[in-house]
This record gives sequence, C-alpha cells and structure tokens, in this order.
Amino acid sequence: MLELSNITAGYERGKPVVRDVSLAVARGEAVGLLGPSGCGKSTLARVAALLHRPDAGTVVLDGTTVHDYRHRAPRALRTTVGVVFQSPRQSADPRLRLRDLIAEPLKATGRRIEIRERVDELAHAVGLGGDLLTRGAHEVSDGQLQRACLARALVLRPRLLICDEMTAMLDASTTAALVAAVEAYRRETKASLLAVGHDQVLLDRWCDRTVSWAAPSAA
Ligand SMILES: Nc1ncnc2c1ncn2[C@@H]1O[C@H](COP(=O)(O)OP(=O)(O)OP(=O)(O)O)[C@@H](O)[C@H]1O
Repeated sequence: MLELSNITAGYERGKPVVRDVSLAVARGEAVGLLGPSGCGKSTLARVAALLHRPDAGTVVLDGTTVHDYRHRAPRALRTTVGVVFQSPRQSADPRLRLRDLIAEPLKATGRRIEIRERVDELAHAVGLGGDLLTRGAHEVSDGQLQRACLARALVLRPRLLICDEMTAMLDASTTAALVAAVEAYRRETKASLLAVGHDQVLLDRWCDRTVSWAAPSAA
C-alpha cells in the first residue's frame, strides 16, 4: 500500500532531518512508528501523506510512484490517504462548524451530495453526538475537535490512514474511543494504518507491528 524507499527529507537544503529511511505498510496492515521527539517521524509521515516533497528517495502509494506533492499531487492519489495530526487546533479552521469541517474533503472533491449521510454516519462513528456538529471549532474541547478531525480524515474512505500522534494530547477515554473508531473503519474497509507515536504500549496494542526509529533504516 505504501512503500517509502531511502527517503531523505528536511526543511533546509543540506540539513535533512530524515536520512535514507525505508518503511513499508502492506495492504490492510497496521504499522506503528515509534521514536523519540524530534527524530523526524512527523516529517516522514508528511512525506507519506504527500504533504512534503522528499529531497531523495521514492514513495510508492497504492502501486503508483509519486512524482508530485501537496496541491500538485493527483487528486486520485491524494484522496487515497487520510491524515490526522497531533494538534487539532492547528489543523482545523476555527471558523468552521464541526459539520462543515468534516464535510470539507467532500466539498473539495465535488461530492456535496454525500455530505448529509456521510457526516452523520461519521459523527456517530467517532462519538460526536448532541449539538456538537453545529458548534464552531472554537466552541468545543480538543478531544471533541480531534474526533471531528478523525471523521474528516475518514470521510473520503482512504485506503491508508496516517495518525501522527493522534492521541498524544487526549485523555484515556478519548484515546480509546478514537482508536476504536479507527479499528472499526479498518475492519469495514481493510484500510492500512501508519500510526506514529511515542507510546509503545499503545502502538503495540493497536498495530500488527511496530517499527522503532532507533534502527538505521526503519523498514
Ligand atoms: N516546518 C518545519 N520547519 C523547519 N524545521 C522543522 C519543521 N518541522 C519540523 N522541523 C524540525 O525537523 C526535526 C524533526 O521534526 P519532526 O516533527 O519530524 O519530529 P518528530 O519525531 O515527529 O517529533 P515529535 O515526536 O516531537 O513530534 C526537528 O528538529 C524539528 O525541529
């Protein structure tokens, strides 16, 4: 599903934060990526999500070699991947109501007709009940906003879900609810998962295998 081969990536020319890393996630597989803060996990996750162009190496997603990243990546490839980041506040437009936040990818891909049914279905799956869908992002807790961000990541039915420290800021019950929602989605769709984090116990429980960043090559 995802093959990262010899990826080198960074933010300044000549100063890579990820060096020559390889990692593969098979179809239907859940892989945990574990490593200390600052080692480059999020950077690699952003490369895998086609949000950051690597300086070197190859990304193959769903059998297609990636040549373009960010808005230049072909839509069919971009929508193959759903991503949830650590901080919902940084990844959600505070002006949007949760309903509109979850619907964003459907609007962006011209699938407005699916909005009502899909948003209600996903709100239920991530445990957003009552009037929460009509509240603005600034009117809900971090945990509630992260639930909406997970729903948004699932709304186009991605074949690969990348959770980058998705639960790092959350309490135990919200963490359990979000992990359960991801697991239910994977059972239903056979989607693959790349879960990035610090918490070995959680990753070991959640994933088929966990790759430790300490290795020279993370495959
Ligand atoms: N947008 C950016 N511009 C410049 N440097 C960055 C940027 N994002 C990350 N870095 C740097 O790249 C390095 C790797 O960061 P990254 O976020 O990939 O690590 P991480 O392993 O995910 O860390 P954490 O577990 O703390 O999230 C760090 O030294 C960080 O300061």
